[in-house]
Amino acid sequence: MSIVATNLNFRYPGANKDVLHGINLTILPGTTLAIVGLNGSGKTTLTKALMGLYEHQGSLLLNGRPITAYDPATIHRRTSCLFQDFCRYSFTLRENVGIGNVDQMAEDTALEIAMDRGGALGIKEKVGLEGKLNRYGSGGGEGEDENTASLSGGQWQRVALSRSFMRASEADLVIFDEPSASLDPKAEAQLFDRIHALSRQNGRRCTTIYISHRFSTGMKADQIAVVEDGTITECGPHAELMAKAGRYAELYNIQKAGFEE
Ligand SMILES: Nc1ncnc2c1ncn2[C@@H]1O[C@H](COP(=O)(O)OP(=O)(O)OP(=O)(O)O)[C@@H](O)[C@H]1O
Repeated sequence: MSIVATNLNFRYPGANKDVLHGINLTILPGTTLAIVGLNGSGKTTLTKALMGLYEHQGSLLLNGRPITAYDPATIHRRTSCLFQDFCRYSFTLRENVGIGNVDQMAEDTALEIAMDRGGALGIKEKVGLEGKLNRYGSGGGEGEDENTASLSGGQWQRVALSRSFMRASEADLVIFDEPSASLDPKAEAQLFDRIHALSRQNGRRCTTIYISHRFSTGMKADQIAVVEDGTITECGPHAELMAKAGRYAELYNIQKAGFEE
């Protein structure tokens, strides 16, 4: 899917100023875009605007057509997303993952492929596809029976990632908002290899957008957009942005220095 935003603005209802302003961005089909920036700069809002969740001002074209010309159900069907506040359902592992693509919920192979990509196969081995998950954590919760498995934050993230990968196999646009926040370093590296592979697999033209605070992962994206105070101040591949010695290079070097200390 191609995405072209021209002078895109967005304001949350009731707010007294635009949270996104003057957004100009071109994402080619089959490429990856990493979004970086400080807390509260507008990264999540930008990804939600790009997938048509918000009524914006300015032009937003998906595959050359205004997003408003599409039936929202069509965009929903062709998009897979994982946001930071993903749901933890007090359902079985099959249901928690399969809900990403209900048509394939009964297909064990499809579930296993998604769980392999999302890093949840170990959880499947422990609790089984029909094992019930406890959204209240180890303390249990009102109305919960005792035979439910309690997962750690990172394990829940793996379940949610697997849910996204269930859908990603058919999507033209895949969005991940801080997908590795609770993952250990090994799982994080594996995840980003899979995310980068999404756009390139089987000759598909799937477009992948992800938000990451980790510059070592974002640098592998085809383009990196730096969001500051609601607008994109720099955009391009890692080498180009480093050569520019601007804001991206500054943030990258701050993070790198933190590792070298
Ligand atoms: N539903 C909302 N209603 C009103 N304002 C909001 C809403 N969601 C976010 N905002 C505001 O919009 C601004 C951008 O928020 P957003 O979540 O897009 O930033 P972010 O860059 O993704 O932040 P973080 O890195 O902390 O996740 C913030 O000032 C935030 O307070």
